Order: sequence, then C-alpha cells, then structure tokens
Amino acid sequence: MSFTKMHGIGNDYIYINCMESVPDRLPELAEEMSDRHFGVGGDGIVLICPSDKADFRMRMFNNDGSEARMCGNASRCIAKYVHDHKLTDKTCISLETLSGIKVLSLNMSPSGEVESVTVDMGEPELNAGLVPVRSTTEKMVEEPVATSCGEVRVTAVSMGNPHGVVFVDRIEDVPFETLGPELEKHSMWPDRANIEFLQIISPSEARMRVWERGTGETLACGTGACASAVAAALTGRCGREVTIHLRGGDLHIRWANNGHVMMTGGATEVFEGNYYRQR
Ligand SMILES: N[C@@H](CCC[C@H](N)C(=O)O)C(=O)O
Repeated sequence: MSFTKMHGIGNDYIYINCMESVPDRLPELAEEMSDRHFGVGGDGIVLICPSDKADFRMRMFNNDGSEARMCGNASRCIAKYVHDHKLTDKTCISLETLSGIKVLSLNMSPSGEVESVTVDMGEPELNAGLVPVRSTTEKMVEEPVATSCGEVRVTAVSMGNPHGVVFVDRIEDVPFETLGPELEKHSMWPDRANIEFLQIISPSEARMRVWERGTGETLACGTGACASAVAAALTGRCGREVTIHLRGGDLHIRWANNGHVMMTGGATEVFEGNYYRQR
C-alpha cells in the first residue's frame, strides 16, 4: 500500500490516497502503521477520499485506532498534498470532515510553492459534545476540576472535537505525563478530550503543550491551538489574534469577527513509501 508521510509542525501522520479505493480494517491499520518501531511511525493515519459534498473528504484515525472528527494539522497537509500531487489546480479547496466542510486556502510563494495554508475552522462551540461540570447548557470556563495533582481549572471548547484548556504560569512546571492522560479520560467528558496547557506570554502570544486524545503527546495540535486561542480571548487573557508556539513550531490563529476561527501554518511532505500490512 503506498503512503506519504507528512507533518504539520511536527504533528506527523501517514497519508493514504483513497481516491480509487479504501483499505479495510482502518482502526487496526492506524495502530500498526503508526507504530514507531514495527510500522511506519506517526501520530495516526489520514485518508484522502472523494466527496460528493466538497472537493475532497478527510478521514483521520489516531494511533490508538479511534477515529477523530477533525484534525487541523492534517487539513493543512491535505491541501498541500492535493495541490502538489496534482489532484486539483484550485488554491481554495473545500474539505468534508466529520465535523462539517472546512475551506482551505493555499498561500503560495512567488515561485509557486505552497508556503502555508489557512484553514477556516468554523465557529467554536463552548459546550457541544461535553458534559459541563455544573449543568448541560452552561459554558465550562475555568471550571475547577479535582485531580491527583490538586485542583486545576479547565475551559472546554469544541473545534469539532473536544478540548480542555488549562492556563498555567509555566509549562515546564506542569506534571504533564500525569495530568494529560488523567484529564483526557476524566468523567466530565462523554468521549475523552484533547488537553492543552497554555502559558500566556503577551496578549498576542502564548506557548502550548498538548496531550491528544487517542495519541498522547504530539508536537502540535491545530484544533488545540484554535481552542486555546478561543479560551484565551474568552477569558480576556489575549486578543482575537494570537501566535501559538507549540513544541513543533508556530501557528497563527485569528478569531474573526464573523465568529470563525482562522488557522494558518505550514505543511511538509517528508517521504513516500510502500507499506506491507502486518496483520
Ligand atoms: N492533531 C489534531 C487533532 C487530532 C484528533 C484528536 N486527537 C481527537 O481525537 O480529537 C489537530 O491538529 O487538530
């Protein structure tokens, strides 16, 4: 099976062109291909499929085999893939995902290379798909949550997938390996959540470390950066335009006046290969 390895600022997935056919047993395939010792190695797999509603359709599986509803970094990589592999000549591409249709805009260099991609991530939802601690309608903003490391305050934002944002003074001081998985699986979420730790640097800059649902730590999370920017703006810590520094690089997030969150960042193809299924 041929594949392409790509990353969006270090969030690395194995991309499979499914325009003609789709492999079977996708959760198992995601687990075995993502294995960094016995497989290709990656945070998961991403399928590029035809769509009857948009230019293309994305399916994305975390490395534990669970299917995600949305992936910000993968959507930028798909834009680069379909352009560079000549599946389209459009520079504004629509992408069907499990959380709706997203619009991807290629930002080209003067020599015709894809320099970066801007994704219209749609509107954040502040209680969708979540179980707020106090009631089913109330927003969960800096809600105190008891953990084995003491009380932390969680702000819940859905960017098509669930996120819990925790503001911290210094990322280095966070007991990340304990709190990440504990908050991911906390009973407040009906279906686990991605957890972001956010250190504000200024009203337009923040640092983020992410523990992703279904994968563990990744070097970057596009939906997580958007959720964090929304949480920072909502709580008055930042303005509506912010650069988020992640372990793998930077993302520029703008919460536009029409309510949509716009994410801009890079996308890189690393290599192509042929995979022999193990199971
Ligand atoms: N890395 C992603 C998000 C991937 C999905 C997530 N782990 C989930 O299960 O919701 C991104 O860049 O947004």
